[in-house]
Amino acid sequence: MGLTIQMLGTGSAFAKHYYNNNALLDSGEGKLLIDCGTTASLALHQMGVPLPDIDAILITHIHADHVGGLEEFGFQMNILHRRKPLLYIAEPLIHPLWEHTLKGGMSQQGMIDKLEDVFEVNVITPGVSTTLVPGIQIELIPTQHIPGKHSYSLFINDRLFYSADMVFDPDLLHHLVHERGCRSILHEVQLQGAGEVHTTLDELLSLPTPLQEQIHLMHYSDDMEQFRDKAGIMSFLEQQRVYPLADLERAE
Ligand SMILES: Nc1ccn([C@@H]2O[C@@H]3COP(=O)(O)O[C@H]3[C@H]2O)c(=O)n1
Ligand SMILES: [Zn+2]
Ligand SMILES: [Zn+2]
Repeated sequence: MGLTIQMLGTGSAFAKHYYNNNALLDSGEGKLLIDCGTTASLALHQMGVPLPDIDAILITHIHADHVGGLEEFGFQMNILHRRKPLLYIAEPLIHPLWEHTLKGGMSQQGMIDKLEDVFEVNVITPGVSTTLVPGIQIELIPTQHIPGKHSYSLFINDRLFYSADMVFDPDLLHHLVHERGCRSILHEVQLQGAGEVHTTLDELLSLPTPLQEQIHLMHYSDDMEQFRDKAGIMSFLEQQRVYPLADLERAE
C-alpha cells in the first residue's frame, strides 16, 4: 500500500463547520499524526481511529488548533493505555509547548513536571529528512508564521509539501517543485482579508499555472463553499476523505 493522507479537519482556527487542520498519514506500515489540535480526539473518534493506533505525533507550531489536543491525547495514552506517545518535535518548540501550553493542565507533584514525563520526546533537526515511522520520511522546513514564533512546514517522502500555517513564500514553492522534485502541495489558505500571518487565496492565484495545478487547499474558513469557483485550478481538500498520495499528484 502507498502512502495515504486523511485530514482530521480542514478548518481555520476559527472554523465551526470544519475540524482543526490536522492530518493522519498512513504508510501501511505506520501512522503519523501531523498536529493534534483541540478537535483532534473527536475527529479521530469519528474516523474510527483509536488513539493507540497512532504510532507518533509531529507538531508544526504552537497554536491551539495544532497542539490543543495534546493534553487529552497524553492523558488518555498514559492513564488508559499505560503508554507514552511518541512525540516528534523541533527543539525550539519544546520549552513553549510545555511551559506555555501543557504544564498548567498536566503537571502533577512528584509525577509530572516536564514534557518527557508524558511523551516519549524525539527531537528532529530541520533540514534533515528523517524516518519518523516506517514508510514516512519528513524534512522540517522552517517557514514564517507569527513574528518571533518558530513554525515548521513539512516535506514528506521527498515528494509532498505540507505547509504549516505560513505567510506566502513563492520562492520556497518554486524551489521545491523545480529543484526538489515536489509533486504536490497541501497549502493553508486564507480566503478573505490581508494575509498577515497566513497565505491568501489571491497570493496563491498569482503563482504560475503549473504550480497552481499541484496545490490542494486546506485550513480554510467556514465560507469555503463561496470560493469553490474562485480558486481557479486549485482544489479544496475534503476533511476525513482518504487520499492516496498518488491521487494528489498532477498527471505528467
Ligand atoms: N497576529 C495574529 C495572531 C493570530 N491570529 C489569528 O489567530 C489564529 C491562531 O491560529 P492560526 O490557525 O495560526 O490562525 C490565527 C489567526 O486566525 C491573527 O490573525 N493574527
Ligand atoms: Zn492553524
Ligand atoms: Zn498558527
